[in-house]
Amino acid sequence: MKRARQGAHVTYCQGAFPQPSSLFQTVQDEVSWEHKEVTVMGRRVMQPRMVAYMADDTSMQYTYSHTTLSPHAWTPGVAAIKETVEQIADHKFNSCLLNLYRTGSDHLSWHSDNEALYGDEPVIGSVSLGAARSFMLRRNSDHKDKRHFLVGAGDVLVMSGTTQQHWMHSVPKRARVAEARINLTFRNILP
Ligand SMILES: O=C(O)CCC(=O)C(=O)O
Ligand SMILES: [Fe+2]
Repeated sequence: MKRARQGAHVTYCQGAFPQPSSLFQTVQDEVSWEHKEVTVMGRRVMQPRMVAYMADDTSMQYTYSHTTLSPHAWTPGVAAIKETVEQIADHKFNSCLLNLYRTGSDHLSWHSDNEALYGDEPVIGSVSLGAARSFMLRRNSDHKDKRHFLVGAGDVLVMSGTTQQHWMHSVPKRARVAEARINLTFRNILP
């Protein structure tokens, strides 16, 4: 039986993938990346990164910031990564949001993945490939309370428990980073 754990949990597994540069190449090449328009404070703007979405159920669209992503079937490389992340997280996933940060100017603003379709305490398994970038967490009730992870190629970060309820996360701009980074966040959509 699984031990019941209360609170917000982040597990950081460095170097979980031993061949991250070939995985980066595989995922970059096999995924159909999209550059989407989103609504930010009432304005339509281009998202500062490229995205893709995969899921077991390809009929289920994913909508956020008034943008709809149609799910693609699992590509071989992403399917293999999913199996490893499921073992690390001890959790099954049926969908994945992928982000391609082309350079350090691409970024992701503060948010939490608290959509109802993932349930109250989602387990989210996040894989980093390519350039190392900062992954920041900040407590909702005290924005000065922050955690920083330098997520590099082959690292896995698992967020669980009440992390999405009490914390936000972001990937800030890094002017000096010239290389691309790929992130895959595996999630489980509840039936
Ligand atoms: O790129 C990352 O490390 C985070 C991605 C993320 O938070 C998301 O897609 O919701
Ligand atoms: Fe997120």
